[in-house]
Amino acid sequence: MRTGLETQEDSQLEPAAPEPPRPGLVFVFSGGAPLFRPVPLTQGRQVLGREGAGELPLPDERLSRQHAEVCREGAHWHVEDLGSRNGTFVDGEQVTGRRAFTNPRVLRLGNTLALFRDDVRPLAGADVICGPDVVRGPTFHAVLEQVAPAALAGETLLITGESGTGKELAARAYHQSGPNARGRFVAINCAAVPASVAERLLFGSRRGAYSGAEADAEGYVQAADRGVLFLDEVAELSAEVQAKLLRMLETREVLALGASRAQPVDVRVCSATHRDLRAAVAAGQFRADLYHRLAQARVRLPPLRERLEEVPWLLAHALRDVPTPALHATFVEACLFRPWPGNVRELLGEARRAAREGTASGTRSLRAEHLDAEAGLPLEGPTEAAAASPAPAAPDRATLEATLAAHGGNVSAAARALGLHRTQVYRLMQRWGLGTP
Ligand SMILES: Nc1ncnc2c1ncn2[C@@H]1O[C@H](COP(=O)(O)OP(=O)(O)OP(=O)(O)O)[C@@H](O)[C@H]1O
Repeated sequence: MRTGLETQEDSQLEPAAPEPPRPGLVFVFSGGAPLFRPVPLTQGRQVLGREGAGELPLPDERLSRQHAEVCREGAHWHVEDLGSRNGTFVDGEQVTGRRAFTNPRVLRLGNTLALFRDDVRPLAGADVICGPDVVRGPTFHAVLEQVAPAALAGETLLITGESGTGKELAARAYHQSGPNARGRFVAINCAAVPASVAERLLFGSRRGAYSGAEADAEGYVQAADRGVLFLDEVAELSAEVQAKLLRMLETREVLALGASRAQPVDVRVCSATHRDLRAAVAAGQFRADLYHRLAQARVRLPPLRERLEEVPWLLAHALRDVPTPALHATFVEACLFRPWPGNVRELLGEARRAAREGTASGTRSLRAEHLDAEAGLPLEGPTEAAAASPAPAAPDRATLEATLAAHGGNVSAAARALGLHRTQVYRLMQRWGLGTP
């Protein structure tokens, strides 16, 4: 509340009103190659074509000079095809004339793709950097930017994220950027180590410590001395090993099985899990004191579906050393639509498979129909609701073509008529190469 005592200086100190979000598009693919170009809409609109998107030309000869116009009015996006030669598509559906959309995801113009974004300001100045082994998109880069200071400060690091998001790559970056970079990087998958032998594998053993122990054996911890110990799937450690690991972290000493004296070690520890480790602590499955020791710094690697701008770059990265047909926008677009529960690992594997098969069959351009119908989709069985009602039989190709034609190519309407979900229809269209120019 303002008071009569307010001075001019007081009002000058008032915080500036927050800048409103800037809706825009992020161009991610053009003319057969990945691209990263955030383009804010100017005064709410933008004409897109060969000559420009964000004041720079787009390298795609399938674009018309003035191809489409995109504008934002309130919560709605409006997309208008400006009489283009090769068509304008929103989420795989062709737009003729002008149409409004509530939550569109992907815009395809010719052989060019862009993602709709409510606010492109966070992407200003960001870029994608392709190293020999790693693609660093804006999100992955931001994560690595948090990893380096933690490593330098000598903090332990806990990396969380779904399987295949690049947690091991982040752990290797922790090793590379810390003071123990010259030492070894010793990775252990805690889920793969049987509980009965975990203790001796981790901490080593002395001759005679157990029947068959004929010589002293070094454990992973000793092997990582002056280096980094990476505990993958750390949530799976047994209670006994958790206790011993905690002791090692607190004393900086390791006591091998059967040894009477502990040895000093200089080990930096980085851990990873796809599980919610705090929830595991709350459920009494993981020691709280160990959690705090392991998680002095924490980073989360978002799933691939939350960093779609990296998808075209990862595809190009996967295909860079193999003979491969040219990448067509419809293939990349189909990848952008899928949730990829196996994240980067699954995407790279599927891209290589599609390229191999495409090359073997003499395909010149890798298109949506070359993506496996099941790739990138959840593996779970049907939900209870779906199981309760019998699923409608999949139509054959002729029926689908006829239904699409009867509904003027409108996928949603065709899906309703066939009693299917829109995504099922897209999948069938991709399988049979329907609806792609
Ligand atoms: N940004 C990236 N650039 C290039 N390759 C990547 C990238 N992220 C992940 N990969 C590749 O994907 C695969 C999975 O990555 P990684 O093993 O680091 O994931 P993870 O999260 O540790 O998986 P998991 O939890 O299943 O062990 C690896 O082959 C890795 O090289």
